[in-house]
Amino acid sequence: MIAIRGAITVDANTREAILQETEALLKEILERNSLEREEIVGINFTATRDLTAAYPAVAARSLGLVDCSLMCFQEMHVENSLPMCIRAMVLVERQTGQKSAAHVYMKEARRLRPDLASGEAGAGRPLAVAIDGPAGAGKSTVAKGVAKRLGIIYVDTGAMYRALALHCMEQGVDLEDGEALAKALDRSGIRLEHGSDGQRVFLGERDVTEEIRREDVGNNASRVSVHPDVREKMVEMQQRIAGSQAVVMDGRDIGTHVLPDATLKVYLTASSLVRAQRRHLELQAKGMERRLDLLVEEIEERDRRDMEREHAPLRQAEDAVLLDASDLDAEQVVERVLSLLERVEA
Ligand SMILES: O=C(O)C(=O)C[C@]1(C(=O)O)C=C[C@@H](O)C=C1
Repeated sequence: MIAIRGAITVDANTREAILQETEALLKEILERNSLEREEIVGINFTATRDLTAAYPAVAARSLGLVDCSLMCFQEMHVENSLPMCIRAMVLVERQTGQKSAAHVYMKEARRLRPDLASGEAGAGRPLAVAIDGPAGAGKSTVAKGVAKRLGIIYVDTGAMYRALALHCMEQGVDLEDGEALAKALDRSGIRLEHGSDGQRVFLGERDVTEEIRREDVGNNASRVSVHPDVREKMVEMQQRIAGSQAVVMDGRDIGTHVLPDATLKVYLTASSLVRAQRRHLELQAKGMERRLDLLVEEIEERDRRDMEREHAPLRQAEDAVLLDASDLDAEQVVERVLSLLERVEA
């Protein structure tokens, strides 16, 4: 269970103002913590004694929060305290630890907890698990598994590049023109949404989750991702996503570059032989036969390229935990990551 705090001020003691501001506060709490309505067990509201025109609980119900317990109280009156203020404490059935709560203070209520507003000492910073490592170590399977168990979003950075590639292909943007690609990214409306059936990828209002898996889109995604202008913008987007909600993110430079303040950083690796064997099996399943020793060579060559490239080189962050998955299956790795997280949160 975690408890998420929030507060907002109201301009007038009217029903309309109280309901409107309460709704704004709750929406922000839901969004910043990527809350599903079913996760909310209860909400306690307080209002300062000058607010008498409506119960804030009414606003919660109008947002569809009908199954949780709601209760409104009067905030104790303290001389010279902030007037016209509504406070909320949202109780959430989640095992992510209290540090993962993103508390929300809006309008004049930001003054109540300046420590949270400025993000000092990690207070209120959403939980972030960064998983880096070489190709074929099982990062995305593990990242998905961890996100599912924690009930938070998996930021598939690869899917974001694929969505950009699809957008540019459809808009006829030159895939070699970094500047044009970066501009296209600004207009693309790429969004990741965390639904009950896993993560969905959107271009504006259009769900492109399946389409971006096309092979031509995948090939073009690696073309667009080499441009530094594009990478820079993408990293900013990824940082914004992680700044407002709890995430698991995987890649090559998440712990070193994208989320240097992540709650937990894991460097997931496996021997080149084990990674080659996995690739061998994957190819066999597609009816393709490749020599194992050549696959080992290819993987080692790719590691070298990833580590030596100028942009986003693969490197273990100093504060990352090294996890060698050579003798573990995906489920065991997920368990290890969850127990590492419990330890950093304790
Ligand atoms: O967080 C707030 O809303 C505050 O006003 C701060 C504070 C506190 O000092 O911790 C004070 C009164 C509230 O009842 C809850 C918390």
